[in-house]
Amino acid sequence: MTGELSPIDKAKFVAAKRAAQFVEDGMRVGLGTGSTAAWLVRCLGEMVRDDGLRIKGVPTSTRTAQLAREVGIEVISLDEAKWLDLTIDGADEFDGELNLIKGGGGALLQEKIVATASDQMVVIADIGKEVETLGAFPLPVEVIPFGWQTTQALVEETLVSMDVLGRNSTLRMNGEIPFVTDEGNYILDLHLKRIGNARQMALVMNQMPGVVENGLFIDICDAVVIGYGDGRVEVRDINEGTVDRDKMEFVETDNLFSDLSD
Ligand SMILES: O=C[C@H](O)[C@H](O)[C@H](O)COP(=O)(O)O
Repeated sequence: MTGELSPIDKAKFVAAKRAAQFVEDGMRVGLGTGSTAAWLVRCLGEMVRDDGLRIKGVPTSTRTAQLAREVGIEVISLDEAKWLDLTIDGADEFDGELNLIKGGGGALLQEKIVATASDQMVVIADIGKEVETLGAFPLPVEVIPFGWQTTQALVEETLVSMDVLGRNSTLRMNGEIPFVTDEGNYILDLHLKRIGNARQMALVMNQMPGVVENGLFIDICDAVVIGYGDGRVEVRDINEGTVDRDKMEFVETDNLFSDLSD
């Protein structure tokens, strides 16, 4: 079961393993999407199997639902859960106020609905995801397929008046055809480079007809568990008033899953 991980995968793994400690018996837990969240699902599956942890998981994508079932986590829908104690998810970028860009894997819509329905959202990320200002990672915007080019033109026109460095956008592709989300929508990736006012950007994007949701998560995340390539983790909790940058811990990586498939 012991596998040699690259530093980046080790960072993701230790963040996920540390964040799994937030999960308590009986909780309803939102399960994020992506390579980091997949580690978390594996960790929780191990806790269910070996420690008798009883949780109900609400996945944020079909691929997370499949993985959760594979590792033995009871899966329920958000409407069955109604509310969640905790959501743990990855991110593409996080800043000093724990605002996020998400949706690199195309799951931002379900992720935002699930995170917003949770008492607490914890993000797991390797240190490479930390930025001073959001926007180097292209901002995913989910749009309905009907008239998507018109929506794209409107989005780009709107960007002209906003505090961003880049204004072009691209339709996310899956080979030769558009990438389609779990909800049957398309994704526009906005190459903004730097988002001066992320709060305003999130509001403006969602006002446009044709836009379903955007990947900016503002004031949703409560804590970030940051993994480092050498096995250290750091927990930054926004609810403690100041974000504590000095809480370094070390997570054992002796027993690693060798068959992560995300
Ligand atoms: O749509 C995907 C999600 O927002 C992911 O949580 C995000 O893209 C981070 O993914 P990863 O952990 O693979 O970097």
